[in-house]
Amino acid sequence: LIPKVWCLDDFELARPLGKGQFGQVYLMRERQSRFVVAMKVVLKSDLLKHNMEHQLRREIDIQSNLRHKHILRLDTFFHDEKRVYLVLEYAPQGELYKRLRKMVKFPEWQASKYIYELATALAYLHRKHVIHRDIKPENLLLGAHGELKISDFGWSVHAPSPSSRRLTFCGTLDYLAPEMVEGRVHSNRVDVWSLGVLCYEFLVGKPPFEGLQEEDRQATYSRIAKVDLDIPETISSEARDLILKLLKYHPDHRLGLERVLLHPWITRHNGTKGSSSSHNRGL
Ligand SMILES: COc1ccc(/C=N/Nc2[nH]nc(C)c2C(=O)Nc2cccc(NC(C)=O)c2)cc1
Repeated sequence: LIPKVWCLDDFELARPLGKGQFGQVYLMRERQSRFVVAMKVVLKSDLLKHNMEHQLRREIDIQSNLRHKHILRLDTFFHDEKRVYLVLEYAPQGELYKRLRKMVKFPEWQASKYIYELATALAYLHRKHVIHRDIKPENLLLGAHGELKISDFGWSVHAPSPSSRRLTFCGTLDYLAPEMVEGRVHSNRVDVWSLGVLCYEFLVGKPPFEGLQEEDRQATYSRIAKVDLDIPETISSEARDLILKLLKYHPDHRLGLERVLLHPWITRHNGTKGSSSSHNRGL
């Protein structure tokens, strides 16, 4: 899609895909190239109502400059008097969240593959001084070959950013690092914490610090702050080892992403030569 001012008439509707947090998502086809895209449509009135226009601007700024196999591309955007339209990469296999709920939990090889793909994407983000801050199953999509794609950069920031200390996080607390829930200064290590939470959830079927009652934010908050973690015996010792090295209270004690990619539980399932192995694995 070469730079030009796009408008809705350049696209034709294929079918609705579903409802996102802030708007409807449609499968669209660009008329000239026949190129298939996912279009996220956000009402400006909704943005104003939730004071989210600055967050959408940041999402567009950050995501449109990223190019990585495991990060959903944002090709372009445009707006009319009522709506903002984001032209996004289409990931045919949809939300990982839905697949996790259906399968309850993933076999170790599958969880290891997703954590590997996530870690390579996060390493790329951190090299570009971007922190995602909202890594959770709802923000992960699956490409044509079942490969993971991080989407929804609504909470991402350029690090370091003291400014974002006062966050009104209305989403679930389950994936937030202690320094985030306690409103302290935070670094890109918050994404490493979330990786640990996801690794646990992929293998166990629920996040580690979930409050006993649904929506029991206080309980979740205190369990995160205490790193009150209970890893079931059914998990392999190598997976347990990695989870314990990611869910460390102190950000600097968490395993660096390069070390994650070299961890035995990761290399055992993902070939040892960096990302090239995923290209020539005949996917
Ligand atoms: C209802 O069954 C579905 C199966 C697969 C899809 C694929 N969606 N793929 C996407 N590529 N780029 C974007 C952005 C999306 C997207 O937002 N999808 C989406 C949005 C809201 C709900 C769902 N639901 C599911 C089940 O994935 C998908 C969407 C719906």
